[in-house]
Parts: sequence; C-alpha cells; structure tokens
Amino acid sequence: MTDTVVALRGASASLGARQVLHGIDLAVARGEVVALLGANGSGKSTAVRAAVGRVRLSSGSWELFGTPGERFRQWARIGYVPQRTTAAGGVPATVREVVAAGRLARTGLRPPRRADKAAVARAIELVGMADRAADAVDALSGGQHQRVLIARALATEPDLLIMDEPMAGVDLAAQQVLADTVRAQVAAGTTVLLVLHELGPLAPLIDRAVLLRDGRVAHDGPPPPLAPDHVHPHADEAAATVKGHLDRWTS
Ligand SMILES: Nc1ncnc2c1ncn2[C@@H]1O[C@H](COP(=O)(O)OP(=O)(O)OP(=O)(O)O)[C@@H](O)[C@H]1O
Repeated sequence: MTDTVVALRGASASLGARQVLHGIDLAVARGEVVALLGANGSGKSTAVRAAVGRVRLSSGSWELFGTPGERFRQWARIGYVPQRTTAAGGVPATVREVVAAGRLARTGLRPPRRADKAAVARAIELVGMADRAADAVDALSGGQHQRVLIARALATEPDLLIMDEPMAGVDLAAQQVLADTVRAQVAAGTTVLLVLHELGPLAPLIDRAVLLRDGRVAHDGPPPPLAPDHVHPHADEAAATVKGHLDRWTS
C-alpha cells in the first residue's frame, strides 16, 4: 500500500517540437486537495494529461495508486474532467445519458444495475442538475455543461478526481455549487487534483498548491495567502482580493 495516489517524478514531455514539461515532480497523497497553478502555457494541462496517461513522458516516471502508469488498469478509480470541451459533440444526448456514459468505466458492457443508476442520479443531483436530467445537453449554458462533465466524472465514484480548470466560464453562483460538490467529495475521502487559474470559491478546500512556471515547478507548498473575508461565499470583492493575492504570488 502506498499513500501516494498520483505522482509524476522528474517528468518531461513534449508536444510537437516543443518541450512543455522540464522534469517536474508532482505528487498527491491520499485525501489531499492539490491545486496546480501557473500562467497560460506554463504546462498545467499537459501535466495533468500526463498524470492520466494522455501525454507520453519523454523521461521521468509516472505512478497511479502505487502502480507504474504504464501498467495501471483500474481506470474506474479516476474521474477526469478535461479542460472545457463539449460533452456531446452534436449528438443530441440528454444530461442523464452523458453522465451515465461516465459510469461505463465501472459497468463495462453489462446492463446497468440499480447501484449504477443510483450513482448516476447522485452525481446529477450533486452538481444541481436534477431538474435538467432529461434535457438535451446542447440546450445547456456553458456553466451547466461544465457541471454535466463534472457529474460524468463523479458517476464512476472515483478515488481520485482530476479537474482541469473546472471553474472556467462558470458564473459565480454555479462556481459555488461546484465548490460544494468538491467539498462533498473531499468529505467522502476523494483525493483531488485541480488545475486552477485562480482559487476562487475553492480556496478554503486547498491543502497545497503547486505552481508551474515554464514547465518547471516554481513552488510546492501552502496555497497563496487568502484575504481574511475569503469565506464569504458570494462576495465579488473577496474573490477579487484573492485573485489579487494570487497574481502577486505567481508573478
Ligand atoms: N499540440 C501542441 N504542439 C505544440 N505545442 C503545444 C501543443 N499543445 C499545447 N502546446 C503548447 O504547450 C504549452 C503548454 O500548454 P498547456 O496547455 O499544458 O498549458 P497550460 O498551463 O494548461 O495553459 P492554459 O492555462 O492556457 O490552459 C503552451 O505553450 C502551448 O501553446
């Protein structure tokens, strides 16, 4: 048994001719909530895509649940929300269908059982979309779409949840719903790795922050300091202050 749920060690990776990651170390322990921060193009998405095996390392190593990534097969233990994409790509699927597709990692091709249907319903409920479950996803707003993608990742009941900029393009009220969702997952023992541009309403949940700069780890430790009133859930002012702190911290 190991307490490290996901780890990149000395990881380098290139996209096309460009080396994007330069020997990064990124490890997340069981139960931790880690934010991966950094400017545009610093390599955050590439790092998490490498962590889930979607980008091949040119050197270094990669582990999931104590198993070398190349040999890891228990993909149902991982919920991954990629950087903003559309959930259905023109296919008129309903919210429930898209979220149920996430459950396939557990069920394979066997017919869904009651527990599978319950997990799908719970995931939809968690992101506050129960009243839209039968609606086509292409009728949803960007923020609602993002919630559906998160529900799809939660439907597998993951031990490790990786989300790439989950708050991008999501309005403040929906951000609060997402923060509550992440809080519920954390309370249930899920390990969380988040790519974030700013901490926003997730700030109180973050145990540790890893800052990337030009494909290298520039900081790994406590998250950036927060304004004293950061806990106020809907204060634009507080969000702006946190962002101000973060900008100073990352520049
Ligand atoms: N297919 C590709 N070929 C070459 N370079 C690429 C490719 N895809 C991305 N890049 C470059 O790799 C770098 C890192 O990209 P990555 O998406 O990991 O950064 P990021 O920190 O997640 O940025 P953002 O916050 O903008 O999403 C960027 O400079 C990007 O332009």
